[in-house]
Amino acid sequence: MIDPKPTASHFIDGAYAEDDSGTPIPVIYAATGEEIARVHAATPALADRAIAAAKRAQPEWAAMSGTERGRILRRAADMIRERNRELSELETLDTGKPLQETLVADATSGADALEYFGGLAGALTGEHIQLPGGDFVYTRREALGVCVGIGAWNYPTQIACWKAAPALACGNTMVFKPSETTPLCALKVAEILKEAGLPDGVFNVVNGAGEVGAALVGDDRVAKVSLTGSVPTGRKVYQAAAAGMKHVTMELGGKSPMIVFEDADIENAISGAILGNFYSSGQICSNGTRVFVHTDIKEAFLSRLAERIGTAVMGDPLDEATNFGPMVSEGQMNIAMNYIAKGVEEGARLVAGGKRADRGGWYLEPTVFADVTDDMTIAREEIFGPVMCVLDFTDEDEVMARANATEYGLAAGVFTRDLARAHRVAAGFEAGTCYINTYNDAPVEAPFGGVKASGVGRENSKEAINHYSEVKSVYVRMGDVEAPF
Ligand SMILES: NC(=O)C1=CN([C@@H]2O[C@H](COP(=O)(O)OP(=O)(O)OC[C@H]3O[C@@H](n4cnc5c(N)ncnc54)[C@H](O)[C@@H]3O)[C@@H](O)[C@H]2O)C=CC1
Repeated sequence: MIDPKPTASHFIDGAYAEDDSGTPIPVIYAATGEEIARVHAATPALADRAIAAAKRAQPEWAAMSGTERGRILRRAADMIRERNRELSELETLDTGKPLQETLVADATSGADALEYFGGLAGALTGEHIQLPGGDFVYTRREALGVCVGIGAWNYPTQIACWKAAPALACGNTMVFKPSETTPLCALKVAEILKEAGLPDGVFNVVNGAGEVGAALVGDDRVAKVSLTGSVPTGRKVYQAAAAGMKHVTMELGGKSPMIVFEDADIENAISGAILGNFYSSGQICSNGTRVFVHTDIKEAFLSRLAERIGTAVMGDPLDEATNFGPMVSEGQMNIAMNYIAKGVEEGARLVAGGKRADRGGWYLEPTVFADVTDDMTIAREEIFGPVMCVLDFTDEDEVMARANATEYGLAAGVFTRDLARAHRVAAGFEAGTCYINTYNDAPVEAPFGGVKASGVGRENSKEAINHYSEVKSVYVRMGDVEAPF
């Protein structure tokens, strides 16, 4: 079993770094409420050192060939896969998510990103554009410089890799700040990248809360900020980045719709609803938390859903038989419990769960509300916990209008056997990431991100390259230059 205590609180310029005058940050294991490790927030001097290291290392890193950069990223991907068990245990201790999940969805997803962008790094090229008279333009795809990555607490290993891999593949360097709730995993990513041959200063991790993030975002040496977090934090960070005219990627929250038509395969639709509401105890930004079910199949859907929820195995996250773990923190559990109370108060029908589990740690039962209406608080606000809202509908046009009537636009899903309807509905969704007859798959090859208040830019896929590089265009004249005088 891995010892969760990190060597030190930060990883700067190729080595662990510590200054215990920074504010202490206890790491609480969500399954028991016990403190399992402690780090200190970065002091301004440490944050400055991290940016200085990233700034110094960047030109040399960008000057390497893409193939050489990619080789290091791919080596790190292999090392992560070899150490998957140990990294998954750490992810479980950091977040409380069951080992059954972390073994397949966290370090492995990070390794996928490093492998994919490592493979792309050598293939990044500009264009040649022929013009009349033999003149031509060529473009160079150039790195942005120092990038800041800021993470949420639900996927600490994956978020660090999803941001670092495309950034580094393009020749940028990065200072990454994990969420203060889960400070451990990104340090391991930095350690492995170093062992894989990454030059010092190319990937740095500084821990701390919002003020450390704000200091990084406000620094003049930083060219780009990529945030995974809530919409209110996104607004603040976007605004601060705008002051310095910095590039941004914003991966924010959602209240995504999932529509189940009367011709859907009900068993698959229920699986999608379970994945989209209860995986990671509901703490996933793209969750389909507004499940619109056609009235013809509503009662069948609800009774089979309740039956399947009854087979969930809530328990010790380190026991691989457990498939439903605690919430990340007491605070997050209380937020979700307040929403459950609001749901009851506003007249929704509780059909499963609704209570804190009778055991230590921050466990909340998988909860389903039926007869939810669009105006209820639980149907409008992101809960970020294991709370599913089931809403009724009868007509496609009506349900599409209701599905899109939200400030969010991260994800959306549809279950139907009617092909034409499936594609029509996907085209009509105001969301960046859509699913047909499935929910929440996030392969590295596919763009991921939101529209409206859910975000700006895309992570993963070739799209991410455009968000971590800039195109320079170079005009070449082959003849004389004509001037008016
Ligand atoms: N779209 C996506 O890809 C994902 C979005 N999320 C969203 O994240 C939220 C949950 O995560 P939390 O950690 O509670 O979000 P949060 O918004 O509270 O914090 C996110 C990160 O921003 C940092 N931060 C806070 N204030 C800052 C400031 N003024 N300047 C710079 N950095 C600052 C925090 O320290 C943390 O590292 C949910 O709303 C969820 O929807 C979570 C996972 C994925």
